[in-house]
Amino acid sequence: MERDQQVVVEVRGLVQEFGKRRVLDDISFAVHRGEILGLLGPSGSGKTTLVKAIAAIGTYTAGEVTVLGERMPSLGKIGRIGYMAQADALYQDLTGLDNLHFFGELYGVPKKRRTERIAELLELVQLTDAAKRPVQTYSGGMKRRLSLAVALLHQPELLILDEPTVGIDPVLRRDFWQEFLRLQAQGVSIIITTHVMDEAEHCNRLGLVRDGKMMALNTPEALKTQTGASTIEEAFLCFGGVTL
Ligand SMILES: Nc1ncnc2c1ncn2[C@@H]1O[C@H](COP(=O)(O)OP(=O)(O)OP(=O)(O)O)[C@@H](O)[C@H]1O
Repeated sequence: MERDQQVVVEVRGLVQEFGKRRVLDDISFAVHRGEILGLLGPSGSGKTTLVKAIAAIGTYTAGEVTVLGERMPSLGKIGRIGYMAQADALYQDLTGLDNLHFFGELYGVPKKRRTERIAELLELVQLTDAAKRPVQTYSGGMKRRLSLAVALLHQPELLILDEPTVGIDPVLRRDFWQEFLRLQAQGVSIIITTHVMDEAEHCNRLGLVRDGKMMALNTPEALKTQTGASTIEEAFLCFGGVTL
């Protein structure tokens, strides 16, 4: 399909070193329009460092990251990316509603549109009733839900989600995925890190990360066929991974 050929993210020879430690080691891949790319790997393998470099939150030592044709970090493109970090970046003293208005204003979403969009998103993440409570009274899962709403506020073309469903119950996780698939159908590209195997199966392609290297990158089906494995976890082990 022609639409799918449009490259939204291109990562070339990405290296990240912290002191003498190489945390990302020559990573290259592309993400296309309307594609969901999952990144799977054990704790400490470098997934967060990788997505931060793409979202222009983190720096990198060598290589290149291009988003929508511009080398990152690019201020012009940051507004077209929605980023949901692993640690929630929310104002604890403000209510959920005020957090959404604050970030919406920061992204430049006009007031009327912002108010409508916030109402839709509060419904989506099931926080309408808690919207007027300060965030410090929220549970971990509620904060994750609010963080997702913040990432979606400005209708980004690229969504980068770092373990978005941690602390989310299975029913809401299903709703989140319905939303991700709906966004994908609209042409949004999504990069998602996960430890959850049934989430990995929803991704168009999966990158298996270990020790800062991309061990394999392919569709879930192809990864299983290539290794003769019946599950993604087994396939990961075949590519030299350790238990996730
Ligand atoms: N700012 C930093 N300074 C030094 N080391 C860092 C820094 N950020 C990350 N690291 C190290 O880089 C490695 C990769 O970390 P990263 O958070 O990217 O892994 P991850 O795959 O996302 O792990 P998890 O699944 O637990 O979130 C880890 O060993 C971590 O300690």
